[in-house]
Amino acid sequence: MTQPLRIGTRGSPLALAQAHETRDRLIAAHPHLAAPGAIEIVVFKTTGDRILDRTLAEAGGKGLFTKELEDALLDGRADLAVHSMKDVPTWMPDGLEISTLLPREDTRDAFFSRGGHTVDTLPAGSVVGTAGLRRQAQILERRPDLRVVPFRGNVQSRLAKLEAGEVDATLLALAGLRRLGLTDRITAVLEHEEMLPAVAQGAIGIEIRSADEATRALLAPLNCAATTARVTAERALLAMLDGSCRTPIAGLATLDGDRLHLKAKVLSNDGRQVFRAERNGSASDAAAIGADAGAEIKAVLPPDFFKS
Ligand SMILES: NCc1[nH]cc(CCC(=O)O)c1CC(=O)O
Repeated sequence: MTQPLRIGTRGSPLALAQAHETRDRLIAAHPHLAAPGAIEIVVFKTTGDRILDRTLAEAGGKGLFTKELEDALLDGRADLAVHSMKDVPTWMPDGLEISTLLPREDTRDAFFSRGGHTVDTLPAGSVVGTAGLRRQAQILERRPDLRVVPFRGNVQSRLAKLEAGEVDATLLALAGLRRLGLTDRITAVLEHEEMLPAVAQGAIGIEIRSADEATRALLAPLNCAATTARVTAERALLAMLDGSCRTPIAGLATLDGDRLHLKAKVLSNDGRQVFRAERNGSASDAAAIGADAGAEIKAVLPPDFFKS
């Protein structure tokens, strides 16, 4: 008996769906991995799963959803870790790397409201629950008269809170809803002009030990080159802006053949200040395009903007 290939994941329904997608794609590429016991899915609880009563920024920022999985990779309790790339900090720990990006899902955000209201028709003073500053800032940019409150928990529990009347509306990534088969309750899908997504939204990344050539080789056929170019540009943007959960940053790269287009946006938490940049270039220059757009915005941000 050879050792099973161990897939490390969080235990939320979305994380498990992403781990199963990874397993299915591994089996499709390597049919021998369909044998019983060839792949094991191992669940780890992360700090982000434990802290449900505060916003992510208050809870302390980076690595909340990744640290425990990375520890498991480093000490050999898992061979690969499956992440929502949106939750992966810009800088990886020594000895680990994202080797693989699966084909990206829809990058838009979905809007949910009681009573079928859209962002534009919500009555003044309505309460919008959202976990992230990016959505808060962009909602307030468009509707400064709404009230935004912190809202945590997994997808199912957030929808239950909306139904129970804790908030009048909320937003969730369409990608996660698609993966969970929960799209039927969406009130409206927001286009990018209205709500620019988080960097890497909708992308699943697989992290391995850099020295683990066997796992790297198994994963190689699963990598999506287009997703890699897009996420590379967006994460380079984030790295240049020193992005953390404390700063509302949005960024989206799209591809037209080999041409990459990047839209970037940084906002104040209240949505009153908005800074944008756009860049075009060759997909092979993805990292430089992202860094360049980030530098343009950084150059015009007021001093201490990130600390405000
Ligand atoms: N921060 C939690 C998180 N991380 C990834 C997703 C959704 C799936 C994705 O964007 O890939 C979500 C939930 C949400 O924002 O609705």
